[in-house]
Amino acid sequence: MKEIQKICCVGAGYVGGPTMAVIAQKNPHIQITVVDLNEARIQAWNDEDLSKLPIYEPGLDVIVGEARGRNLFFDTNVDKAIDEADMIFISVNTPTKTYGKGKGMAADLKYIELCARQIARVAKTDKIVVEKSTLPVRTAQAIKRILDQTGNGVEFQILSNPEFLAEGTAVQDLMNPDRVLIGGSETSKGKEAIEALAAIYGAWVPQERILRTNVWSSELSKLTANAFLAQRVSSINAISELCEVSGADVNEVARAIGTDSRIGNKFLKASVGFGGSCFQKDILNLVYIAKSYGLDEVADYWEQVIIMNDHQKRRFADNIVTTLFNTVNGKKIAFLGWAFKKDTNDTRESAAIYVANDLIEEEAQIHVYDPKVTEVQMLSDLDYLATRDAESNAKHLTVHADAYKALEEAHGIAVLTEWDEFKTYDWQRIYDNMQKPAFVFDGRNILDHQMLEEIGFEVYTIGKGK
Ligand SMILES: NC(=O)C1=CN([C@@H]2O[C@H](COP(=O)(O)OP(=O)(O)OC[C@H]3O[C@@H](n4cnc5c(N)ncnc54)[C@H](O)[C@@H]3O)[C@@H](O)[C@H]2O)C=CC1
Ligand SMILES: O=C(O)[C@H]1O[C@H](OP(=O)(O)OP(=O)(O)OC[C@H]2O[C@@H](n3ccc(=O)[nH]c3=O)[C@H](O)[C@@H]2O)[C@H](O)[C@@H](O)[C@@H]1O
Repeated sequence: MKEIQKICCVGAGYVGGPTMAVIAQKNPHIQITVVDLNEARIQAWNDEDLSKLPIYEPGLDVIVGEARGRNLFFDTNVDKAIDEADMIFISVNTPTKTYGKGKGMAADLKYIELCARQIARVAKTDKIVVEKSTLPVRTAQAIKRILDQTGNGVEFQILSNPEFLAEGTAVQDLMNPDRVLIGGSETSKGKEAIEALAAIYGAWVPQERILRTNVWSSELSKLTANAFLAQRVSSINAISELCEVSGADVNEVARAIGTDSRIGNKFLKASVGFGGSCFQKDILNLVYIAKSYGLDEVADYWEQVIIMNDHQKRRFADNIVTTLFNTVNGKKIAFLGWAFKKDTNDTRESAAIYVANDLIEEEAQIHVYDPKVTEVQMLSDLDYLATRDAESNAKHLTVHADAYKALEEAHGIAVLTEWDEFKTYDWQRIYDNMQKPAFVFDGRNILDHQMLEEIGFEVYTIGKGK
């Protein structure tokens, strides 16, 4: 088996950056170049000040600091890195299509195709091409056709190696993965390619956790894993609404069912709704694939996970309006958190965006504090929804660098992200400086509700009736 000496990773995003940093740290003998068209992003990856890396992940700065310049490089010269590499990871974005056939459902594979065509054009020696991006089942076939039919006669092996890291815990997940999945062709060359990739992970992952499958199983397993995880969140969120009307407490229900080892206790935290770049996108993609095979019942089944999630976000905003005496017009609603989960600066599909949008429709003034998300990002998230023009969004959204300033004089506080620091605030001081009655809507169930009620707050919790 040929030993891999040089790797190129196309796409320096949330997956490409951290994944390659860990592979580089664990395989100092392999030279890894992460390339991207986005010059600003590459510049940030190369910033001497490690606090300026383009994505925030606990522990990532240390790993990048160790490997960068030794065997880890970030560059904009895509052709050169492809040309020199034995193995090329495709880690570009695969968003939901916003136009044409499959609009709003199918994965947009234009970046993948561009990448494949570029590899075909540049490659002068045999390459192993690894799908790291999350892709519809059977995409490898399309990639292979492009590579074989537009290439320079060199041989390509296509592997599927989906990534299961979660943001906020990316480094931990990469260091100690539950499993690494490698799908490849069952030919002898295919098996050789699988083993070449397995050897790279083998530098730190025990062999029994490296699963080998055929390409289609690997591609479909990634969509399925995200669908199952999201389904658990929607399931507990559906029960949370029932708890609110029936007097049950969703935390107690989650604990009671989670201790059943067949159910397990993870991903049972009721919330204002799941966000993130992938759950919705991947389920929509699964729904689209099922529909395109004529499997309407399968498609409807999975689509319900999204319908429930949209409902959960909407009813959180509705509850704020109803509780604040049926109007939030001109009122200050303070948001704690904007990121889709704690310990990340990523806001893609964050519930906060949708809740803010609904409240702005009701003419509320939204004041936000998030420890990692910038004002530019928040405004661009709202503008992306295209509900109103940018000027109106800016008029309704004020971003604060100091949480206490965001909360001052507020009519209501909504917790949208579960950042740990929110629990440590001086809630008496916050109460003293708020409008009365002082309402808290805890969309993450993280605050000490008893303490808040003793202070005088009126607390609304997901999954616990009044
Ligand atoms: N964000 C996450 O936590 C996870 C994401 N995934 C999947 O990984 C893939 C990548 O996701 P992210 O890293 O979050 O996306 P991202 O948007 O953060 O990064 C993708 C990068 O690819 C670059 N790019 C696009 N086309 C290019 C081209 N032709 N040449 C060079 N660079 C190009 C973009 O400029 C961008 O910087 C997606 O398929 C996603 O579903 C999988 C597991 C976890
Ligand atoms: O393909 C991907 O992009 C990744 O998607 C998720 O990771 P991520 O979206 O980063 O974060 P999660 O921890 O899964 O959280 C997703 C959303 O669900 C919410 N959530 C999660 C768990 C829970 O119990 N309740 C809940 O509301 C989170 O707050 C967040 O908004 C998966 O967990 C990863 O395995 C996968 O690789």
